[in-house]
Amino acid sequence: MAIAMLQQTVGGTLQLLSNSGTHCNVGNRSVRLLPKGFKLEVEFPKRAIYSSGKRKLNVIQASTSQTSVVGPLLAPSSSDTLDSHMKPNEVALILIRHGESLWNEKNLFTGCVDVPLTNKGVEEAIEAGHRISNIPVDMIYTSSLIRAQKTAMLAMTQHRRKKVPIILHNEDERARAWSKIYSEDTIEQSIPVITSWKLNERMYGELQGLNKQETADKFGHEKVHEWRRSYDIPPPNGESLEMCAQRAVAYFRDNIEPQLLSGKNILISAHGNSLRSIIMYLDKLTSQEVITLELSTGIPMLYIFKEGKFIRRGSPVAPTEAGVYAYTRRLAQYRQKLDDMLT
Ligand SMILES: O=C(O)[C@H](O)COP(=O)(O)O
Repeated sequence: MAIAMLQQTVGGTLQLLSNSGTHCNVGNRSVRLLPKGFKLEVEFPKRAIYSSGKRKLNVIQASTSQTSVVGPLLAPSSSDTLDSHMKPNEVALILIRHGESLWNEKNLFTGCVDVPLTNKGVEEAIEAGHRISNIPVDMIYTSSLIRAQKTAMLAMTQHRRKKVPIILHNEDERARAWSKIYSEDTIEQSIPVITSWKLNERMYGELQGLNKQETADKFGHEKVHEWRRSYDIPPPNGESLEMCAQRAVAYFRDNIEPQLLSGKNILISAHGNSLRSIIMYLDKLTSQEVITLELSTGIPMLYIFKEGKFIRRGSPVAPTEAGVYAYTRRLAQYRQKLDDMLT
């Protein structure tokens, strides 16, 4: 385990210079370092705990100097964590494929073309929100495409906790400075939304914009099925599912899994293939098994992350579905707290 040197503190950013090795302890977290010479910037809350001169950090996000440091992520307020001093040993992970888009409706290959939702897609996103309205959400991750971002925002309008999802802008220092929130109370009532192109739909290359049926008529049903559902055969000048997984699953492991480990409940609103690749990782599917995996638009899927394992819990049917809360004690207690707070 490398010992990272505390290089300097600049405002709210602690800069660590990795001297060697691949990991270092920062606070109570093991932070993966990158090759020597990369500068790690670790954002920490103003309320960082100081003891005996050592800076004990509640590491909430680490990144290299090559990627922009995500803005100060918001720790869930104590009212959201049943015991804010103890990290829960189980948290919720919700996955949602975006609601129907205008090109889904036209049966066109969409990929990374930034197409909006249809009215049906809006309704699907709102219905998804009903289904997850009593499940804790502390952070939201989504792609850089509007259909996934809007699905997340619409779903959260139905959440009983009524926290406000806020898209973090950290493209550069100005974006961070100009989107800063200056009220602790308001921060407590917010949910950070982190966007990344790495969660985008697979890039469909020269099929983007083509009609799926016409493409099958032209190239043959078998060939199009191979492009759409094989694991390692890309469409012309596009991404295979394997190539999509290399970015989406890496992003999940490097950015989202550490947040789950730190006790955050996470919602991911993304796309058919970026989510298929993540589910392949969560459920340990083979490249053969993932071929048959299909995701409907706007249907939330619930996982419980417990002791480093992902336990698939199906799709919550409705906020009144008692079954969802029987899955774990903490979910049941969170639901009870909501009932007490909001009745
Ligand atoms: O990008 C698209 O066309 C769809 O969102 C997913 O398409 P697929 O189901 O054909 O992979």
